[in-house]
Amino acid sequence: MTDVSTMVDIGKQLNINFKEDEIKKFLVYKELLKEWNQRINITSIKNDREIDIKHFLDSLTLLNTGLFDTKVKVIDVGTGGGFPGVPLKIIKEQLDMILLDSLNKRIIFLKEIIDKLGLGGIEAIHGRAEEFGRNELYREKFDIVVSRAVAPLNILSEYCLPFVKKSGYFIAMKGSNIDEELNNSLNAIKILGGRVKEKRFVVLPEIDICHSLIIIEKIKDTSTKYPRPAGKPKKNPL
Ligand SMILES: C[S@@+](CC[C@H](N)C(=O)[O-])C[C@H]1O[C@@H](n2cnc3c(N)ncnc32)[C@H](O)[C@@H]1O
Repeated sequence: MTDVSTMVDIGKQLNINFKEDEIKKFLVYKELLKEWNQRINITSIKNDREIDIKHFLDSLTLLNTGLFDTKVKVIDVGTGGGFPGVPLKIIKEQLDMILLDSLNKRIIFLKEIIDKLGLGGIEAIHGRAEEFGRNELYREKFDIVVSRAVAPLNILSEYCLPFVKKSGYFIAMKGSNIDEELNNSLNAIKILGGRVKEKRFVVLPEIDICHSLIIIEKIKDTSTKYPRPAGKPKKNPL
């Protein structure tokens, strides 16, 4: 299916004017996503318009933060089928992007996507956030960490904040009903060296889905106690 009107129309409302080659990349991505999804479980969203809106355009709502306009180093933790990392990379070629997921089948899919879309400066790696967050090649090496639909914010903060450099940002993509989850996470965020900078609401035009972006600034190094070993953050959240 090659109807690009959803991407173009809603894109404009989000201040994104897609170039022709970017639209082509999204079409190839969508076809491969649907094809692979018949063999391995990548996403429950299978309809073209929904993929456009709930995966591609939703990922791109991050662009309005203005934090992705320069050559920053980004890691997408629990990227799954590549969201939000791959759409960001399609539009912002200068980003230095790592896609991390604990399910190897999804990483194999993402390697194919990177290859077929001809993307450079992006790597898909297999592993758990708790392990990579302790690895000195990754720990406190990123300007920005992004994550969508992976875990409640207190657990997610332990997965993500150890990757962020001091003065960098962790952006959690969350639903609209976030107040209680955010309040329950403030202590974890503080322990891990973060401070909530902004809670921003984002409306996806036409379908009126409302999301929030929780932007957390890293103000102190994370104690070497964190992240705790794999499974611990989820079993015993901060
Ligand atoms: C519900 S999916 C969301 C995928 C994608 N971010 C999206 O929004 O469509 C959650 C993903 O996080 C990954 N994941 C969960 N816990 C993880 C961990 N501790 N480290 C790395 N990946 C993890 C899962 O394998 C899964 O692919």
